[in-house]
Amino acid sequence: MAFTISKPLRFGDCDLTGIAYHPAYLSMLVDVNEAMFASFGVTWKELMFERKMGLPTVTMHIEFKRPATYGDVLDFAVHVRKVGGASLDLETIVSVGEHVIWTIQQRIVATSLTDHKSTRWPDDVRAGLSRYLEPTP
Ligand SMILES: CC(C)(COP(=O)(O)OP(=O)(O)OC[C@H]1O[C@@H](n2cnc3c(N)ncnc32)[C@H](O)[C@@H]1OP(=O)(O)O)[C@@H](O)C(=O)NCCC(=O)NCCSC(=O)c1cc(O)c2ccccc2c1O
Repeated sequence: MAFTISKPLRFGDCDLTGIAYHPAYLSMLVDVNEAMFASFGVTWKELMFERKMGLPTVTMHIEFKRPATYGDVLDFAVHVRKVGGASLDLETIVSVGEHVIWTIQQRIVATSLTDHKSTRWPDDVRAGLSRYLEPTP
């Protein structure tokens, strides 16, 4: 099962012609990633400020397939493809209605904010992520 959430494309997310501006997409993606963790009861605020963990992205592969415009509602479907020792592979498919607008394959790595090295996913986070685990078909 994918984690799903919808977000409207606002005026400030678009260029002067009303077409989505791609850095705004990445900013929305961060909000979506944060919401996915919150959905299983682990907030980024807790991870960062109490457990002293970072969640940097190390790789991204993005494809933009169709333009989206001001006022469109973007439907995000986040598929957890793999939970490694410290890595997390996500594939997110973003649609407007029946049309796929953009897709991203992303790797996040859990790190310690003490030494900025990788650290294993805690068991509760691993269990939460596994709710959305769908290995690549
Ligand atoms: C992230 C690093 C510290 C990893 O280096 P390290 O040497 O500690 O990693 P390991 O060799 O132990 O590997 C662990 C694990 O990760 C996989 N991996 C590591 N690097 C890569 C890579 N380049 N490509 C693919 N995979 C990689 C490796 O295969 C292992 O997988 P396992 O499955 O075996 O676990 C170091 O690479 C680093 O510091 N990179 C820079 C990251 C960065 O600057 N990103 C961009 C901006 S930061 C950012 O986006 C961000 C940071 C935060 O702290 C956030 C915190 C909270 C929310 C959001 C944040 C955020 O968006």
